[in-house]
Amino acid sequence: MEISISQIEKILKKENLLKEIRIGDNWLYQFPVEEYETKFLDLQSNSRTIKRDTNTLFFCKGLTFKQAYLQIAIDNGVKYYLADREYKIDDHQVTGIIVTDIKKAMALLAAEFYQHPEEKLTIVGITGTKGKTTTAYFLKHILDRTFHQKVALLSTIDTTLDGQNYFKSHLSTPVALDLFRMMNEAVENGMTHLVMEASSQAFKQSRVYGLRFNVGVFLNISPDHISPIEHATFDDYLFCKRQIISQSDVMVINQDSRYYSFLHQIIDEKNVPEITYGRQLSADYRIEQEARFSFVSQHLGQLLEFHLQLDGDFNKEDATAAMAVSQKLGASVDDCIRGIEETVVPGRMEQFELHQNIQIYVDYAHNFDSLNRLLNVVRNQHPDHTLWVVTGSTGKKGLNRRVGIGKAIGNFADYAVLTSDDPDTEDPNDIAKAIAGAINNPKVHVKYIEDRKSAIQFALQKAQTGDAVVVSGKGEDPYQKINGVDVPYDGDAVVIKKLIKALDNASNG
Ligand SMILES: CC(=O)N[C@H]1[C@@H](OP(=O)(O)OP(=O)(O)OC[C@H]2O[C@@H](n3ccc(=O)[nH]c3=O)[C@H](O)[C@@H]2O)O[C@H](CO)[C@@H](O)[C@@H]1O[C@H](C)C(=O)N[C@@H](C)C(=O)N[C@H](CCC(=O)O)C(=O)O
Ligand SMILES: Nc1ncnc2c1ncn2[C@@H]1O[C@H](COP(=O)(O)OP(=O)(O)OP(=O)(O)O)[C@@H](O)[C@H]1O
Repeated sequence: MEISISQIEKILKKENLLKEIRIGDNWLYQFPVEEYETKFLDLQSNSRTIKRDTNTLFFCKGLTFKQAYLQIAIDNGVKYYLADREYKIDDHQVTGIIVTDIKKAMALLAAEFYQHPEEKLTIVGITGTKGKTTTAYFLKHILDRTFHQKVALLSTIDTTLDGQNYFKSHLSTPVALDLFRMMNEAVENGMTHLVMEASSQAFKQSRVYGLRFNVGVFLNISPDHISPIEHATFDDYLFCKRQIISQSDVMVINQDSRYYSFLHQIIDEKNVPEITYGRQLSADYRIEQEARFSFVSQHLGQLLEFHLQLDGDFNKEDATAAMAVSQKLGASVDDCIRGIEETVVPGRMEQFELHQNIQIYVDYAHNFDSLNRLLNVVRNQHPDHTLWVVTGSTGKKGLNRRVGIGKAIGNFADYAVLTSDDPDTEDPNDIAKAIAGAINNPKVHVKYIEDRKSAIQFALQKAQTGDAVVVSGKGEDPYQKINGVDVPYDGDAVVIKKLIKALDNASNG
């Protein structure tokens, strides 16, 4: 892979991103002609991963970027850097390409460098506050059947670029340099389709700038991701999410979502074909006849029965979104039925049983909407028994989640064991106090146990026959983020399996 200076100049000028080219104190608006054919064989934004003998274009990106990183890059042989700020560089052998928006420039240049892998893949982009990963998993299962296992996946949990081997993801949507590199790898591996989550940050940070989605999916929106490092306001959050509309050839959208009529106006104005789903009579894919593990979907007068392993009415919405996308891409009804039936998602609605009649639910719900819906489902299944919730909330981000989690607990739970969930630099006890303060139901018992494993153990030991224990918020995360470091943690499901074994052994004698 490579990109030449003339290609870079052309793209930046076309997009009106180029401010100036700086060599020492000299300002230029075009590169010296003799440099046009200079080619970069690597794009890097991390001074720690520069390959010394490879001609590299170095991106000085991000609020936390320091001039010292650029100096390290230069010491390692970098001769050209791209930035949206001025850096004082004495070395006249080093050229600065100064742009108005580095993140947009990164996305456009990465696409060119990797020879536009996005044009060689059919791409489904999924946005929504909740259900992105679940929908992506349903889609992967269905489309794998239709397109002979040639489906790459970029999800919050896992990434696969060859359709079979998975590795852990760092972000829901990778930064542009990684995203286009991964797409290229998927193409080289023979993949024909890519299912990817498109987080609000992906749009805000221009990680997907210029990318077209063959199908865009808008699942839902509820207040979340408001913090100094995410979105300053809900308005900004919605604005970022709705960018998916102008980047999609077709939109699949939940007609029951908040702001649907607003979003519909934009879809309409932009002339994007729309496919709706939901529980309303007018939805193109209508969910009806819902039972715990099955539902009927009505589409164009055809009634189809679906069975699924995932409990919860919200998962029926995600399955229906996946079916609507899959049919648009050519999947058969049979592929949809079988793909949905076989899908399980790590850390989402996983269920375990203790002493035969204490039901334990592990789920990733960690804001008001998702926890409220989850607890509603569990409460309905255990109307006369104690509902235990073991949960916490993240430090530094999603700050409004604390009040939302407290409200949801107040609506449905009997006993809350508040604990740690990625406290980062905050005191988990302070986070727990904020949650407890929002539980506006005096009948709810509240206990704080900082260590998550001990908190789960407490609930399992205290629960009685018929009770339900919901362990929520971390899903299968194998770490706790503490002071910026991911400290290894077994994961809720593993902790629970070990505790069940120990408690069963103890009760058997
Ligand atoms: C690492 C980090 O914390 N980055 C945050 C930061 O990004 P930024 O671009 O301004 O700065 P940066 O990423 O720190 O970049 C620093 C640069 O210095 C470079 N560096 C660093 C050290 C060094 O020695 N040498 C060096 O060159 C790094 O390689 C990097 O290129 O500031 C941004 C604006 O505030 C944040 O969005 C971004 O959050 C990170 C990426 C993050 O994890 N964000 C989360 C919230 C996120 O994106 N989550 C979504 C899911 C949530 C959703 O649904 O919206 C996701 O897609 O995963
Ligand atoms: N359609 C939905 N509506 C509301 N809640 C949902 C929906 N689908 C899933 N959930 C809940 O949200 C939790 C997270 O689901 P999932 O991981 O699929 O969402 P996500 O959008 O990828 O989340 P995140 O942005 O937090 O990574 C689930 O464990 C479940 O409790």
